[in-house]
Amino acid sequence: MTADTTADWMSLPAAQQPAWSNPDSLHEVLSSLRSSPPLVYAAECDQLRDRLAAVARGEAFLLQAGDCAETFDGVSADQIDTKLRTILQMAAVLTYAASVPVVKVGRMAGQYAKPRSSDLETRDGVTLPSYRGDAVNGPAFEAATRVPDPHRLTRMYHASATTLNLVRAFTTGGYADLRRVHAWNRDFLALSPVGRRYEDLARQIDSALAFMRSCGTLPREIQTVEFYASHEALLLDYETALTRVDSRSGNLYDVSAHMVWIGERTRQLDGAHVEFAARIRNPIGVKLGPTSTADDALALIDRLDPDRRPGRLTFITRMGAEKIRDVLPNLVEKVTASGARVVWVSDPMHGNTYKSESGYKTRQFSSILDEIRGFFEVHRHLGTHPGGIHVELTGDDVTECVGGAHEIGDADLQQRYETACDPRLNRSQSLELAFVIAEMYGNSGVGTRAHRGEERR
Ligand SMILES: O=C[C@H](O)[C@H](O)COP(=O)(O)O
Ligand SMILES: C=C(OP(=O)(O)O)C(=O)O
Ligand SMILES: [Mn+2]
Repeated sequence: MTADTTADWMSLPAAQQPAWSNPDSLHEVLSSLRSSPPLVYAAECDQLRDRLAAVARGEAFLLQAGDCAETFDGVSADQIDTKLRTILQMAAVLTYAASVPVVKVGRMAGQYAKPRSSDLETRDGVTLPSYRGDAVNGPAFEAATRVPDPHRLTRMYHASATTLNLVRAFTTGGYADLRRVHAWNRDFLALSPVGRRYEDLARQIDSALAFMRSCGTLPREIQTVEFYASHEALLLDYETALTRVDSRSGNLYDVSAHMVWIGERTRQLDGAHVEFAARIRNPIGVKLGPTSTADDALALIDRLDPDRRPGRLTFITRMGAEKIRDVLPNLVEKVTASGARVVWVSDPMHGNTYKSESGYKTRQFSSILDEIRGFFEVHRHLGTHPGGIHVELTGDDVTECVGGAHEIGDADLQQRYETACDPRLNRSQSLELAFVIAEMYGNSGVGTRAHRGEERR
């Protein structure tokens, strides 16, 4: 940043910031990050904003997915590969079902910091600072590990760069060819207890691909994939160090990711996170929980999208299955009446978390589906566009959320409960979710304008 673009948001109150252990180290780390190369280009952020503008107009669907908390140990070819495959497999099903392009955005390559409900964690009478993501401290319940260490910000930068490098190679190097992705879906269905239920849909996709092949057309979009990176812009020290002036326009961009979002716990209108987001030009997401009011949403629009530019602002609603049908309609109505064109996305995870009898933080697959169903119902009723989903998942066969085709029960959670923070859908549950949503599209009335054959506005 230059002298005329000082990071004045840093003087505002900022929730959920770590108490860094050593100010000198922090200073050193941030100064090195300030001179490190960008992880993304401003022009790529603009391209994503254009793609999201299509979502806002009802002409595309957003799939935003990945870990609750990425970990430094998780930066391995295998884990990144299976997660990406899972997301692309979901996207293939959703593209066919929704009959519109699916914009693919990972909670990946930077999702290393977590807001917490409590600053402290107590186990067996011992109290330590809570784990706040690998960018801040370590998950092990040991006093030394839980001390916030600024050197972790450097590791976050390198872990993000390594992940993004692999993502770019995977998605543009021919490996993510749609025909191959569909073959993976075929393999999944062959092994899934609910595979038969989706046989028809898979056959229809087979036919569509065969038709394109026999026409001799092979669009570039079949062979390579546009994939974007996103994370919660939580640690303002890190995000600010990676905020740069774009030489083309003179505008500020956070070059740590294409898109960043503000969480439910940090979206205070007079806080530093909102001011920071207002100043950068990246596409911005904001989580809206069950206590959000229409006035909150309208005030956020005024601050973050004063020019009412489609694609700039995405509202990620996370109300909980029991509340979505009551809370969402008023928000959507008032926002629509204001003339703003935001992207509406459903996060069906964060409003449906509970502690199971066995003591694990978990989510019911059925509640996740129910929140998505409620989201679609509300938008169908209001004639607005259910723009996408935002989910926490992994490509591994973990046991963290209960339910799904393999009927994971409370007693199974201990088998492979590996998340660093929130319970994620495993590979099978993620793919099943995509097929269930596809089924919702098959049912009358649900979906995009293109899907319903309506004129575009
Ligand atoms: O995604 C993150 C969690 O929902 C958030 O960090 C809060 O989790 P906690 O209630 O366990 O602190
Ligand atoms: C912390 C998260 O969500 P929220 O801000 O909606 O609670 C998250 O997305 O991991
Ligand atoms: Mn989470």
